[in-house]
Amino acid sequence: MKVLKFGGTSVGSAESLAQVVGILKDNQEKGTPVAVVNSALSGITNLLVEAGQLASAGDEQYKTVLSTIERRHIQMIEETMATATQAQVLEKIGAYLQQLRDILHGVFLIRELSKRTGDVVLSFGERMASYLLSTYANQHGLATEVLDARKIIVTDANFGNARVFFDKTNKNIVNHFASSSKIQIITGFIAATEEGVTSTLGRGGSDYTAAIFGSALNAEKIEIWTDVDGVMTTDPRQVKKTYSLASLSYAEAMEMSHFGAKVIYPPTIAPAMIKNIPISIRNTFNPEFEGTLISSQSSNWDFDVKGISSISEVSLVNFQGSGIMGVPNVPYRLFNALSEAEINVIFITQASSERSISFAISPEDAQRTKQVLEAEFSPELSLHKVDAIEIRHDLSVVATIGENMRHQPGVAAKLFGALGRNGINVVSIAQGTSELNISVVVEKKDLGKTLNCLHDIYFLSDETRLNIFIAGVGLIGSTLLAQMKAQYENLLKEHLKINIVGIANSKQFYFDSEGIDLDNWKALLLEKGTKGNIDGFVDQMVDLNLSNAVFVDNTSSQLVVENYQRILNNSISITTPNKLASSGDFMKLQEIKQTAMRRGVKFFYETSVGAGLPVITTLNDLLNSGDKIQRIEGVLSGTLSYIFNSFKVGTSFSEIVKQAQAAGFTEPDPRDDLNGMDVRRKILILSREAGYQMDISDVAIEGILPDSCMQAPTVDDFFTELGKHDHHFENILKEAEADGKVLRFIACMEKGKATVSLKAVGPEHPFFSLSGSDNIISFTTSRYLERPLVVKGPGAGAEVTAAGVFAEVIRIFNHLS
Ligand SMILES: NC(=O)C1=CN([C@@H]2O[C@H](COP(=O)(O)OP(=O)(O)OC[C@H]3O[C@@H](n4cnc5c(N)ncnc54)[C@H](O)[C@@H]3O)[C@@H](O)[C@H]2O)C=CC1
Ligand SMILES: N[C@@H](CC=O)C(=O)O
Ligand code: NA
Repeated sequence: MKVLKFGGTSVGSAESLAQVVGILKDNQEKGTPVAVVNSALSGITNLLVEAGQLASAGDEQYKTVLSTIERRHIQMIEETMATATQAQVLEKIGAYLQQLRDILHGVFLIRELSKRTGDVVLSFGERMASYLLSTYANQHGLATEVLDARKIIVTDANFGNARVFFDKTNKNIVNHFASSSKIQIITGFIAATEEGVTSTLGRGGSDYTAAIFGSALNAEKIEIWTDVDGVMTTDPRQVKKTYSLASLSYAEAMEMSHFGAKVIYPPTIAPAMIKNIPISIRNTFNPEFEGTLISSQSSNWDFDVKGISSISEVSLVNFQGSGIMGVPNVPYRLFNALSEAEINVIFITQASSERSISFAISPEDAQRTKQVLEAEFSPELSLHKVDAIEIRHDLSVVATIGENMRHQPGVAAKLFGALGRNGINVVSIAQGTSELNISVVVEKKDLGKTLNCLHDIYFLSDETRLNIFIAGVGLIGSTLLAQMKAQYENLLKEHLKINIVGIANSKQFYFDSEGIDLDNWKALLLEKGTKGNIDGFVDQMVDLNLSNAVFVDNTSSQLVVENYQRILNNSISITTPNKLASSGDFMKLQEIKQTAMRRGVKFFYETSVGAGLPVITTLNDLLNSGDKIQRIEGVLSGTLSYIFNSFKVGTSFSEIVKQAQAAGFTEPDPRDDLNGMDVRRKILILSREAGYQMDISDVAIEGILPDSCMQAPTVDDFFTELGKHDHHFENILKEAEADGKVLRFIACMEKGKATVSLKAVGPEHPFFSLSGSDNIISFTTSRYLERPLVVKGPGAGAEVTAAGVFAEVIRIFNHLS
C-alpha cells in the first residue's frame, strides 16, 4: 500500500486531474494498492480564510470572495466532467456552497468567527476537492470513493491546530481499510473531535494526513505530489541553476523545512519517521522524474552540503545584561514566556560569556515578543540587570544543511570565506552540535547574494557565474568583449559563465543581470542605454549586489578612478589598464589597496605596464620570494618603441606617429606617449611596487616634444604642429645613425631615483634589438645581479592589452571560487 498526497496545484485544473488519474492507473497496473489524500484546489484555502475574516468583520465583500470560490469550482466542473454528469455534479457542489454561504452569513450577522467555526469554513475546500477528484477518477475508469477524514481522524478541540488521538485514529483507519475495496480519496487537513466537531490539523495539514494514514497502514511509501521536481538544493527563485536532490535523510528534510524550504512541514514527518516509512516528493506534471526520497538512509552525495535554505524575513532579538550571567533560570523564563505566548523561535545563539542571548523570530511577532519579555523581566529591567530589549529588523536566515558536514573540517571555513570575499556581513551564527546545519543571519538585502555565492561554492560542479561590469568600451573595452565572446563556450566547459552585467562609456550605460548579449552590445548600449555618468553606473552596480563581481576599468578617466574606493568597499574586485590610480596620489593608492585587502577582494593593474606582458606579477614574485631590486630599466612605451623602430631617415616622423595611433598603440591622447608622461607613469608604478614612496614629480624627464605641440588645443592640431617639426626628429635620428646607434626612449629606476630620456644605443646594448611595439624590462636584483631578468614582447596594442585584462578577470575568479 502506498499513500499518495496531491497538493492544490495537482487537483486545480483539467490538465492536473488527468495527470493524477494517470498516476493512479500506473499504480493499478503495477498492482500497488493506493490511498489518496488531497488538498483543496490551489488558492481556495486562502480564499476561505479571507471570506471568513471579511464576514466576521461585517464586510459584505465576503460575498465576492465566495463568488470567486464558486466560479473556480464551476469552471473545474465545466472543464473536467462528462457533459451528461455536469448537472448532477454542479448540484452537489452547489449544496456544499449553499451550506458554506449559510455559515458565512451567520458569521456576518454575529460578527464573530471562532476558531471552531473557522475550521468548518476551511473544511469545505478539501471536501469539495475530494468529491471532484473522486467523480473525475470514476469517470475515467477507476473505482474510487471519498473518505471524509472527519469520520476517521480523532483530535482534541484545539481548533485550527488540533492534536491527533492516535489510538482511536489508527484503529479507525485500520478498520475502515479492512472493509473498503475502492480507492479511498481522503480529505486532507481536516479531522473531527470525539464529539464529531470539525477540526483542522494546522500548517502542512494535508501532508500530515498522509503521514497519519501511511503510518497506520504501514504503507511502503508516502508520496507527496506537488508541482516541482522534488526538493531543490536551494530556492530556485533566488538562484538560477539549482538541482533536484535525489534523497534526503529525515533529519535533513526537517532542517531544510524548518529554514523555509518548501519540502514538507516538519511535524508531519514524525509519524512516517517513527515507522521508517520513506516519503517521496514528486512532480505531478513530470511523473517520470523520481523526485526526492526522504528516508533514514544517508545517501551517496558528492558534496559536503545537501541544501541551502532560507527564511527571507526575520527579526533578531538581543536579550542581554549583566544580571543574566550564569543565572540558571533566565533562559528557562525567557523561552517559557515566549512559548506561552506561542511565539515561534527560529534560531538561537548565546555568547559563551552568557551575557547575551540572541534569537530570531518572525517580524510579525516582534512587537509581542518585546511586550512579553518586558513583562517577564520587568523587575530585572528596572534594576538594570537586563538591558532594554533590542530588536533588529530586515534580516534573513540562511541555513546550510547536510549530514556530510559532520566531522568534515573546512565546511564552515568555505562558507565564511565565501561570504567574506563577497562582502556579506554575518550578523549572527549558529551551529547545532549535530553539525547538520550551519545557520547565519545576514541582512535581507544580501539574501540573494548569499544564496548565490554559497550555492556556487558548494555545488560548483555545474557552473559559476562571474558577474562582470565594464567601464570603457573603446579600443581595449570592445576588444575585451570580443575576446570574451570568443572564449565564452570554452570557459563554460570549465564551469565558468562569463556574465557581462553592465557596460558603460562616458555618456551612458546599459545593464542586464542575466548577461548582455555579446553579439549586440553596441546597439543595446547606444539605443537602450541610460544616459548617465560613471557614478550612476556604479550606483546601479552596487545596488544589484551580485556575488562574484568584477569591475573592469578600460578608460583613462580620473572620474572612474574616483569610484574605486566605493567599488572595493562593496566587495567588487577591480582590474584595469588605466594607469591613473596606480600612478596617482600615493596616499590615495595606499587607501585603495588597503580597502581591497580589508574587503578580501583584488585590485589588479598588470596591464598598466607593458600591457599583457607579465611585468608587475614578475616584480612581485621577485619581491615576495625575498629578492632585492637593485635597478629597473626598460623601454616601457609601445608607441615610442614602434616609432623609433619604424622611423628611418627620409620618412616623416609625424606620419609614423599616426601609424602608431592607427595600430592602437597610443594613449587616447598620443601626446601622453610622446611627451613621456605615459612612460613616467609606468616607471613610477614599478618603483612603487618595488617599495619606493615616490610621486610623478620624482621621475625626471628629458622631454622630446617641442612646446608648441604640447600647447595645441586638439589632437588634430597637435598632429599639424608635429608635422612642422619632422626635420627636428630627423636630425636626432641622423646623429644617432652616424654613430651606428638606434634611438630608445629608456626609463630607469635605481635606489628610488627614476629618470626617463631618449638615448642613442649601440649594438652592445641589450635594448638595441627591439622591433614592432616591443617593450623590454630588465630587473637587476640581488639574485639576478650579473645577468638581469628580462621580460620582453609587444607592450601595446588592443589584442595583447585586452588579453591581459581578460587574464586578470580569470585570476580574480580563481581567487573568488
Ligand atoms: N592601447 C593600448 O595598447 C593600451 C592601453 N591601455 C590603457 O587602456 C585604457 C583604454 O584605452 P583605449 O581603449 O585605447 O581608450 P579609448 O579612448 O578607445 O576608450 C576609452 C573608453 O572609455 C570611455 N570613458 C572615458 N571616460 C569615461 C568615464 N568617465 N566613464 C565611463 N567611461 C568613460 C570612453 O567612452 C571609451 O569607451 C587607457 O587607460 C589606456 O592607457 C593600457 C595598456 C595598453
Ligand atoms: N600607449 C601605451 C599603451 C600601453 O600602456 C604605449 O604605447 O605603451
Ligand atoms: Na603587464
